[in-house]
Formats: sequence, C-alpha cells, structure tokens
Amino acid sequence: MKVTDTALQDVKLMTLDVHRDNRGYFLETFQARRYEAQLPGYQPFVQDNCSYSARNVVRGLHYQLKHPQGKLVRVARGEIIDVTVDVRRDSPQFGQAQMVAMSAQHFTQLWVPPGYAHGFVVVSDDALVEYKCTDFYQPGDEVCLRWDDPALGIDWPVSEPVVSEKDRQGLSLSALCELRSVF
Ligand SMILES: Cc1cn([C@H]2C[C@H](O)[C@@H](COP(=O)(O)OP(=O)(O)O[C@H]3O[C@@H](C)C(=O)[C@@H](O)[C@H]3O)O2)c(=O)[nH]c1=O
Repeated sequence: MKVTDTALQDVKLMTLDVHRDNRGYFLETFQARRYEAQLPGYQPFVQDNCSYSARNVVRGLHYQLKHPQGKLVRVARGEIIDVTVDVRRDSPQFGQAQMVAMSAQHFTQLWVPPGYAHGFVVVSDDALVEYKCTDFYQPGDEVCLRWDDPALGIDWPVSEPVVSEKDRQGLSLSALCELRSVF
C-alpha cells in the first residue's frame, strides 16, 4: 500500500496493492496493524457504511461535533471527487478545503481523520462509496457544513447538483465559527 500526503495535514491518500491473476484480482481493503501504523489519528473502526448515488449527486459536507468520526473512504464502483474540510477547533488550517479524485478503477482510498467535514460529488454514471467509521453515527451530533459556501472556495465539477434537503440547509463556515465558540 502506498500512502501519499495531501494538501491537508493528516488526510492521506492510499493506493492499494492489487493482486491480479487469470481469475481477476484480489486486494486487502483494510488490515488493522498496517493502517494503525500508517494513519495519523487512527482509532479502531466501529461502523461500515455504503452509499449508492447517481451522477451529479452531492453528499455532505458532514461531520459530528462531540463524537467526531474518522473515515476510511473507498470507491467500490464509479468515480467521485471527494472533498474534505478541516473543521478542527483551533487548527491553523481551519476552513481549508481540498478536492481529491477517487475511482474504483484506480484502487484508491482516503483517510479522513476525526475533525474534518467530508463530502463528495459523483462524476461517473453512478458510484458505490464504502467507508469505515471510527465512531457511531449520532444524528443529533451531526453538523452539516454548506457544500457550496463560497467561503470554502470549492470549485465543484457539477452543473446540475442533486442535493438532499438536509444538505441544502447546511451552515456556512461563518455560522460554524459561532457554533464552535459554544463548544
Ligand atoms: C450517515 C448515516 C445515515 N443513516 C440514515 C439516516 C438517513 O435516513 C439516511 C441517509 O442519511 P444521510 O442523508 O445523512 O446520508 P449521507 O448524505 O450519505 O451521509 C453521509 O455523507 C457522507 C458524505 C459522509 O461523510 C457520511 O459520514 C455521512 O454523513 O441514512 C444511518 O442510518 N446511519 C448512518 O451512519
């Protein structure tokens, strides 16, 4: 497994080792000892998620305030542009966002540590996104950062986004700063 730094501290892009033979291929998508050694802020995973989306679907940007989740994200089918935003209280890179292209074809995986908001847009006909989480889903603790807040400077590669009602109601980064001061 090759681990590559990204523009955001502690967010890592992995390229998985693929073992091919005449039957097809095999790959390890998680191995506790190896990931523990290589992922900053690693904690054991307690939940596995999977979402299926059509082209132009935007999900995010989500995080949990009191129970932040680290996420190990993999695209099992299709292609996405993954977006992470540092929302860690007191972080010097607070509010910084980055886009990372990920596809099933390239066998990549992204480590999004606790304290980062996460989302993605589907840029293929459809996409199956699987991710492991280091804490349980707690809807009452979830914060939704508005995906298209201009303050984030994210140039989403989508002209007709399909967005949930919840995500349309997301908070701006400045509203988040006010919320931050409460906790
Ligand atoms: C996230 C989640 C949702 N749900 C339910 C709630 C709701 O009825 C339905 C759809 O939920 P959402 O609209 O929040 O799904 P979605 O927009 O796909 O939410 C996900 O977005 C990506 C970007 C992430 O990073 C994830 O952590 C998660 O927040 O599934 C669970 O039961 N468990 C979960 O862990």
